[in-house]
Amino acid sequence: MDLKLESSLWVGNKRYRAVLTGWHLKWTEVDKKNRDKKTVSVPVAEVVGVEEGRVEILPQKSVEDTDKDFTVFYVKRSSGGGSGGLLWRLGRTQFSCPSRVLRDQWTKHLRAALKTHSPLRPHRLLVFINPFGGKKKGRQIYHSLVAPLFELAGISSHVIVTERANQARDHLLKKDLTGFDGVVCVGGDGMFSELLHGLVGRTQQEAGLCENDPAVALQPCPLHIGIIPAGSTDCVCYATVGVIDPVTSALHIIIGDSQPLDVCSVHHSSALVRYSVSLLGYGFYGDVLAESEKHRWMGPLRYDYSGTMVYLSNRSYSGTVKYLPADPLLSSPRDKTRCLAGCGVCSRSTERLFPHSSDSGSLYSSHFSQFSTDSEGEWVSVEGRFRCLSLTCMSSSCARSPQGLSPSAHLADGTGDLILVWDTHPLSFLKFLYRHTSTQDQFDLPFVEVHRVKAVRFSVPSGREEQEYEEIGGLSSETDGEREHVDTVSRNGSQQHLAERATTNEQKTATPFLCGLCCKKSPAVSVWNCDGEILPFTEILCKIHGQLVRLYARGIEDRAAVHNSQERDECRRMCIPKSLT
Ligand SMILES: Nc1ncnc2c1ncn2[C@@H]1O[C@H](COP(=O)(O)OP(=O)(O)OP(=O)(O)O)[C@@H](O)[C@H]1O
Ligand SMILES: CCCCCCCCCCCCC/C=C/[C@@H](O)[C@H](CO)NC(=O)CCCCC
Ligand SMILES: [Ca+2]
Repeated sequence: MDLKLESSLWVGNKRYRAVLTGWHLKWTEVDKKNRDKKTVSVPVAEVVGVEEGRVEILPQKSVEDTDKDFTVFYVKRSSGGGSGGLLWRLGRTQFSCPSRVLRDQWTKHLRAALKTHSPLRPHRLLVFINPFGGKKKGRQIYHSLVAPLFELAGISSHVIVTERANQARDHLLKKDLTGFDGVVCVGGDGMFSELLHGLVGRTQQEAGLCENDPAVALQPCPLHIGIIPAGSTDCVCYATVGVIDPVTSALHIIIGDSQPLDVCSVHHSSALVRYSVSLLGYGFYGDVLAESEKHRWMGPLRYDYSGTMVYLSNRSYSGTVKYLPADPLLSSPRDKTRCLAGCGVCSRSTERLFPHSSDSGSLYSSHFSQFSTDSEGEWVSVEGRFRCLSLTCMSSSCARSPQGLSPSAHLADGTGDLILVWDTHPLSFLKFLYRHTSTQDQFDLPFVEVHRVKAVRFSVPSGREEQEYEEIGGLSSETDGEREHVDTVSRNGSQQHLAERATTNEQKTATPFLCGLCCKKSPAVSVWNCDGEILPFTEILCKIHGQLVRLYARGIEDRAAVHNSQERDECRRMCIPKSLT
């Protein structure tokens, strides 16, 4: 079918010239003197649905079944959305045709264009709702904001409201998933993590691959993951969409957007422990999580309370970090760029990670040659006392930290950013933490290092791993952070790093910080925070798997680059009840 269609249509009492080309639906008002006015242009890929008659879906679906009218629903960008990405809303325009024949031609052509230009649009979704995540509004959010949109887009969904932790993960590992195009969670990072573990595990089982071996190239998951944010931090949603907004996320799912995501596998003693995408954190972030688990009843506020308590407890930990640097010619965590929708670094990584993707026989085989635990020659090793260590596969931006842990990290480049924060004076550490909340460079501090890496190993001084992690509330009993740089490869500027660190060492005094809080001996080891879960091991090996999963998202849209030419009059904002915002 030739998808091009052009005719004169009415919107309200105004006449428009409407054109459907392969990629866009455009309509331009024609005034009495036949001069063209402003054009509204909607990419076909962003059309949500086409209905016969005059249709509204909110607050309730109503259809006026007239035989010369049709209604188009589409994505409309709104200026809200804070400092991150753009909010998406449902736009709606009702067109009137001179005849029923022309109306049927328009609806038929539009539906055919949708099929051609949006191959990844889901038809059937498996949805898991965590009724207890975040502010406990998951069910409400899904039924009032998301389900009507899925219905409009002709998506059928099988909804499971979870009754226990890990139900979603276990379902994905064991149950029949035939017929589903994607899996959606309504919840926070913990729910996303359940879907991640279920889908990655299932895919490897079916491919006969061993997840325990860090040298194995894991098989990317065939099903897409959608996230309807309803948690406390919602970091994965924020960092891949740019806003925490259920309607925006639902629209990304409906139009079948596709964003690959790097995943880090965490191993201990030759066994897989967990997967991580947003934060693998030891020291401060591990302690905050351990403390916050005791205050779950506080809801999202538990992190602020625990963050303050842990900060005041003024801890640092010894350890050895080894890392396998990524190719510095490809990108750098300090290059001041941002991974935005259509990111060139990530697109080029797709070609590097899957060079023969059109040749199904050799698909993904390149992964096997990428990593070897024996290639110790390339590893860099550092040891000393740290305030915190973090490894993140993406920026990990969230409402608390709009730029994230590593503002220039990439979602899908096959690398992670390793952030080493050496022991320092409490006020210097506060400065580092505070910079996460602003646009100031948190890496431009003498006690902070950031490296783009492919793998990381962490170990503690012998004899310490077995020591139990005690309750928070004490000062470090050890004094200054004696640390040593034992790089096994020479790096530019390492001399300068050493000098800077020496100064930092002197700056740090053994003077107790806020003596009132030194009620207990500080533990010798911290715990690992793995995307909000405490790991049961201290000594770990981590490997980044490039683009292992795909999300219904497109990365953060650059406000400046998106010119929204859609007309305002006919576009209606979805009405969101205040109680859900
Ligand atoms: N029905 C349930 N009962 C108890 N726990 C559940 C249930 N369903 C899911 N969970 C668990 O609850 C944990 C937290 O949920 P979720 O991630 O949705 O919210 P959150 O912790 O408030 O948000 P965030 O992870 O963004 O901080 C998840 O790790 C998940 O395994
Ligand atoms: C003086 C102001 C100091 C403010 C410091 C702000 C620093 C914020 C950095 C936030 C980084 C979030 C990384 C994402 C972590 C998630 O996978 C995880 C699960 O949801 N959340 C936490 O562990 C919750 C962790 C919360 C840590 C505070
Ligand atoms: Ca990455």
